[in-house]
Amino acid sequence: MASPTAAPALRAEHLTKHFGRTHAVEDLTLEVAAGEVFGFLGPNGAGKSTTIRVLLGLLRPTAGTAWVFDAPAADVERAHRYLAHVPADVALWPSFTGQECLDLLAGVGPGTDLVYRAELVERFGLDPGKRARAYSTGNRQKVALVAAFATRAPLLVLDEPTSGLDPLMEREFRRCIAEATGRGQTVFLSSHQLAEVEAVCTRVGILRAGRLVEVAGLAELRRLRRSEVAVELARPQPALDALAGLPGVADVRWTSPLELTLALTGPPGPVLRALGDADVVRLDVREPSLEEIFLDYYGQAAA
Ligand SMILES: Nc1ncnc2c1ncn2[C@@H]1O[C@H](COP(=O)(O)OP(=O)(O)OP(=O)(O)O)[C@@H](O)[C@H]1O
Repeated sequence: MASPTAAPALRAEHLTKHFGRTHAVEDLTLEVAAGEVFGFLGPNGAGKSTTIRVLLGLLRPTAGTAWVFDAPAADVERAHRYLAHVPADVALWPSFTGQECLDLLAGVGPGTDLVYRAELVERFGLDPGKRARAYSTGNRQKVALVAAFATRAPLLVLDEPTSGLDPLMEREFRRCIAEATGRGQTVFLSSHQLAEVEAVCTRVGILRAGRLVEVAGLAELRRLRRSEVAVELARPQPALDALAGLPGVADVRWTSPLELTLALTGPPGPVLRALGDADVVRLDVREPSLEEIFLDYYGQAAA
């Protein structure tokens, strides 16, 4: 679905939410462009759900403002015409069947593609005749996901939507994200599953103690972080000890007389020039995974 206005799908300016002395969200400024899949990451208690609840108009910010396309987030009636939402803890009406829940959710949302919804019920292996009280956590999550993906809402806000899904369903979820972006929908995804974020998101924002500490594309994040370089030589090269003095190089380690590893930040030119004269038989450069990038941020938090 094309975006309804030229405005970004989500915009927060100096968004702040305090609960008494707890500063859950502090001065958060962020824009998510229409058509993006944006990953919203952070450790437990970082403020992700609070931010989402403010964006959904479920909480009033202490300060700052937020918009969903051209609608102020606080104008719930307008903002919710643009979005579908999957909460972290899906609560359904216990005496309704899955089908009845789906129909009810379709009635309050911005319009549903019923043919696609029936396809998703199949793909997620959902038994729509069962009463919601008998659903497992994962199955409740599937009902909410099917309801959200089947809408043509230009913005999907998903708060840890796959925490209860098994790997097969996780794969289905990733297909649904691809299909949603294919239709031009924007996705705002809060998740602890870093492999999932790595697979589906174009940009990520990292939240720590209520503050946005980084917003970047995945490629950009990797460039900022250290790559691991492994070198295998045909014969010993003691001169390569000098690698340790090159810009961006750290942790030079000989793992055997013919093998060394090092960590590299920034352009590889100086290292490549130094290796040019050595008899290199193998060179591996491994970019950090999102998980490693993350652990770096968490590590700093603990320091
Ligand atoms: N209604 C509330 N009253 C008081 N404190 C709250 C309330 N809701 C959240 N908090 C606090 O605000 C902070 C941020 O919580 P939030 O649930 O937004 O984090 P989160 O990043 O979503 O965490 P998680 O990954 O564990 O879901 C926490 O310190 C939490 O205890």
